[in-house]
This record gives sequence, structure tokens and C-alpha cells, in this order.
Amino acid sequence: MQVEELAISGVKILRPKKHGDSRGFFSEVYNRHALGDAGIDIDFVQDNHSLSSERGVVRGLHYQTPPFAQDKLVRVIRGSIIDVAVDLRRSSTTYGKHVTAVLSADEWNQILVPVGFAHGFMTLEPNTEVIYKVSNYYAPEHDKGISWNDPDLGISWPIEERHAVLSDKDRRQLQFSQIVSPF
Ligand SMILES: Cc1cn([C@H]2C[C@H](O)[C@@H](COP(=O)(O)OP(=O)(O)O[C@H]3O[C@H](C)C(=O)[C@H](O)[C@H]3O)O2)c(=O)[nH]c1=O
Repeated sequence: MQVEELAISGVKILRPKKHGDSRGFFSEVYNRHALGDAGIDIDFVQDNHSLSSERGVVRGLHYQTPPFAQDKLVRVIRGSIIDVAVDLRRSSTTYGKHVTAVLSADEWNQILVPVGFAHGFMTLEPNTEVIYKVSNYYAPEHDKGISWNDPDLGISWPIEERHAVLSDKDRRQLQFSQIVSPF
């Protein structure tokens, strides 16, 4: 498995091996030992799967507060997304900064977003399916968010606001300046 560190410490791009043959392919998309060899020792407890039917669907920017904070290991099995992680670690030199990565079924890449980050993505194609492991259970009362297009975050999304598709919840998220990070 290939591992690439992104510009903010802790956020990594993983690319598991794909074994192709005349039938198709086989890939170990999660292997705890392989992650351990890459210095990643996380006990994932829940698998999530979302389908977004349109291009321009935004889910995020979300995080769960302790004691239900989540590490996330995200991959795309159909379509593609631009994935975003915002550093909410108050002592970090990159507090409030973000990294982005294009994840796609074609690239077969994954992103590891550790506890301490807000996470979200925008779909780049219709019918995009995202699968991800989280290291803590869903806890609605601990589910928090930041507005996806907060100018203070400076995230340059590839699809303009008027064409973005969001949940009512995500249309009402707080601005970055309004949150008190618990990390
Ligand atoms: C996250 C979650 C949601 N739900 C239920 C709650 C709602 O009835 C429905 C949709 O939830 P929500 O609108 O929060 O789903 P997303 O907007 O895709 O949220 C995700 O968006 C970004 C990408 C994230 O990083 C998080 O994993 C997660 O917050 O699924 C559950 O039953 N379990 C769960 O773990």
C-alpha cells in the first residue's frame, strides 16, 4: 500500500494495491496490519456508505466532539469527490488551514482524516458513492459542523455556490469564527 503525507500533519493519502486479471480485480481495501506498518493504529468501529445522486453535492464540514470524536478513512467506489479536511487542533500551527484531495474510483485512493479535523466533500460526478470507516460511533448530540463555504476557511470548491446541493442542516452550519474547537 502506498502512503503519502499531505501538507497538514496526520492527514494521509493511502493507495491499496489492485490485483487485476481477466475477471476484473481484487484489492485489500482495509488491512489493519498494513496500516500499522504505515504507523496508523486506529480501531475503526463503524462503516458508512453514502450515495450522492448529483454532481455538486456537499456533505460537511462535520466533526464529532469528544468523547465521540472520529478518525475517518474515506474512499470512493463510484464517481469522484474533492475531499477537504480542516485542522481544528487549537495548538496546531495549521489551525484553521485545510488540505484537499480528489478521491475517485478510478484512482482507488483513500484519505485518512484524524480526530481533530472537520471533514467534508463535494461530488464531482452524479451517482458518487463514498464508503468510510470511523473510529467512533455516531453520536448526533456530538455531531457539529462548520459552513462549507466560509470565506475565512478559503476553500476553493470547483462548483459555484448556486449549483451546490446541500442538506438543510449544512445550509445552517456555523461560521468558523463562531465555533470553539474541542480539540
Ligand atoms: C453520519 C451519520 C448519519 N446517520 C443518519 C442521520 C441522518 O438521518 C442521515 C444523514 O445524516 P447526515 O446528513 O449527517 O449525513 P452526511 O451529511 O453524509 O454526514 C457525513 O458527512 C461528512 C462527509 C462526514 O464526514 C461525516 O461522516 C458525516 O457527518 O444518516 C447515521 O445514522 N449514522 C451516521 O454515522
